[in-house]
Amino acid sequence: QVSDEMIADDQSMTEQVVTNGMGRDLQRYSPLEMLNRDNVQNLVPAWAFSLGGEKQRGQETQPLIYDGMMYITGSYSRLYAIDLETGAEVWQYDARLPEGILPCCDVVNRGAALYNDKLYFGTLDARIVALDAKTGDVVWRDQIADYKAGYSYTAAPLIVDGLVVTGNSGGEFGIVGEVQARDAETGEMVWTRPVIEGHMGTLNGEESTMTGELNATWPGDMWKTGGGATWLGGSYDARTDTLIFGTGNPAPWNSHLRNAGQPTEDNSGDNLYAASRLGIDPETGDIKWHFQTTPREGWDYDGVNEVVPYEDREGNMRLATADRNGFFYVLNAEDGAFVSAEPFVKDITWADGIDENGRPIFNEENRPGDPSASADGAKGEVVFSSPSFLGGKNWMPMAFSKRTGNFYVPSNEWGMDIWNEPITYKKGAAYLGSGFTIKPNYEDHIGSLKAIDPDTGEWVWEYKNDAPLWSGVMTTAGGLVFFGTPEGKFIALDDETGEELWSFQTGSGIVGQPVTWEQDGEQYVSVISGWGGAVPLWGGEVAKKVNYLNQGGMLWTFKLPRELAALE
Ligand SMILES: O=C(O)c1cc(C(=O)O)c2c(n1)C(=O)C(=O)c1cc(C(=O)O)[nH]c1-2
Repeated sequence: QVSDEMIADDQSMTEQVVTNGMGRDLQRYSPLEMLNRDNVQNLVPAWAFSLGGEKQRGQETQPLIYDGMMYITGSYSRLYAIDLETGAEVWQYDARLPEGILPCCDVVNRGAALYNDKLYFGTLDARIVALDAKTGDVVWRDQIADYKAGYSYTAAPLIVDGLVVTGNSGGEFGIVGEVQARDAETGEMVWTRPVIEGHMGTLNGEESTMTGELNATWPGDMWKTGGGATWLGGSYDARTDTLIFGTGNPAPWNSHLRNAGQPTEDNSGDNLYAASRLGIDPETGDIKWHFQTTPREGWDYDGVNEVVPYEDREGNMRLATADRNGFFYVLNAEDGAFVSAEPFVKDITWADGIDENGRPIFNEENRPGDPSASADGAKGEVVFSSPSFLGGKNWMPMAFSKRTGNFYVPSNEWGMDIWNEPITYKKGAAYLGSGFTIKPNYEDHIGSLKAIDPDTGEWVWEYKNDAPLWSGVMTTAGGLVFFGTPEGKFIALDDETGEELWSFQTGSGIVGQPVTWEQDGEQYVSVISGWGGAVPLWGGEVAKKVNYLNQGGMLWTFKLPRELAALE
C-alpha cells in the first residue's frame, strides 16, 4: 500500500517512484549515484515492453515503480502493469474511448497516480478512473466534464491529503479550466475550482466562492467560454501546503475579442486567471495567490508549465517555472510574489522584458492585428512572433538538481507568423480565431537543453538538437542529466558541462519522461519511446523536418549491472 509518507518522501525513497515528477515538487531529481559520470557508458538495456496493437504514437507517460511493478499509461487512454523483474505484462486496462473525442494535441496521456491500493488516471473522454493496482479492475470512475464540449484530460492526477486532484484540457474549444478534488477512496467530489473569473467554485456539494470578480477583466459574456485549461496538472508545495496549478491560454486566441488587444488603464483586458499560476488551498479549493505570466495574452502562451518548488542557494523558498512565453520566472513560495524573470530562449519578440512587478513590457507591434480593422474584416495584420505558439518550452518537464542547484530546461528556438480572424463560440468546435505558420529561428537547431542558474538566470551551458525537444528531463546525484530526442536518442549529459556521455537509439521519437530507481542494489533507468504530441500535428514545415522515424510505443528499461559499476 502506498501511504501518505511514501508519497511525501518519494524523492528520497530510491526503490520506488510513486508520484508524477519523482516527488510532488516535480524536481525530477534522484539522490542515486551508483550510476554516475564515470560509469554511465556501461548502462545497458535490461528489457523492453511494447504497448502493442496499432496505437503506436504519442507516448508521453512517466512510469511509476512500486512493489515489484511498473505502471505506465499509453496513448488512447490505456494503462499497463508490468513485472519489474522480467518486463512481462501483468494486466492492462483500455478505457475504450467513445467516437468524437476532441483532444487538441494528440491522443496523449502523461501518467498515473498511486495511493493506497489504487491507481488513478485520466482519459481523453474527460474521465478519472480508479483501478485496483493488483488486478486492474475498476473501483470507481467519474466524469470530469463533457467531452462533446471539447473537454479531455491528459495530465497525471496529483494526490494530496487523501484527495485525487485533477485538471482538464480543452482550451482550444472555449471550455473553462478547472481544478477538481475527489475523495481518493470513494471518488466523491470534495471541491471544484473553475479558474476563470466569474465562475463559482463548490465545496462539499454547495457553491463556495466566486473565482475573481465578475467582468473585472473580461468583456461581456466572454468569461463564460474563457479557456484557461489546467491541462498539465499541478505540483504541491508541502512547506506551504499549497497546490500550484498553471492555466492555459484564454479563449479565443484572438485577443481583440477579449478586450486584450489594447492596453487599458485598469488592466481590464488581462483576462484573469488565464495564462497564470495559481496557489490553491487543498482543503477548500480557494485561490491563495495568483501570478499571471501573460496578461492580455494573444499568442497562445498557455501558462500551464510546471511550477517547481525548491530552495535557492541562500536558503529561500522559491518556485521556478519556464513559461511558454520564453521567460524563466522565480516566485516567492509563500505568496507567489514575483522575484525575477530572465529569457531562456534566444529570441523573444513579443515583449522587451518583464518589469519589476512581473508584468511584460509588451512590444505592441508584434501582437497579431485586429481583423475588424482590415478592409474586408476577414484577416488581421500578420506579424512574426517568437517564441512560436508551441512555446519556448511546452509541457515537457524541466528538472532541478540538488547537486548543482541548477535547472535543466528543455527549450525550443522557433517563431511563427501569426494572424487573427473572426470567430464565434460554438459548442465542440475549435475556438481560435487565429492562423499560424511555425518557423525555425536557426538553421542548425530548434531544440536546446539549457542548464540555468535560477539565482541569476544565467545559462551555464546549452546542448543543441536539430529537432524540437519534447521529452522530460531527469537529474541525478551521479551528475547526470537524462532526456530524449525526436530523433530517437535517449541521452545522458554531464550536469556540469553538458558533454554527451552516453546515448541509445530507441527506434522512435522520445516524448516520454524518464525515471530512475534502485532494485536489489543496482540502478535502473526507464523511458518510453513513441513519437507524437503537438509537434507532428501542428508543426507544419517544422514537423516534416522531424519525421525521421516510424511511430512507436516501446518502454525501454536500462540498468547498470553490478559487475560493471566499478568499470570506467
Ligand atoms: O489548452 C488546452 O487545453 C491544451 C491541452 C493540451 C493537452 O491536453 O495535451 C495541449 C495544449 N493545450 C497546447 O496548447 C499544447 O501546445 C500541447 C502540446 C501537447 C502535447 O502533448 O504535445 N499537448 C498540448
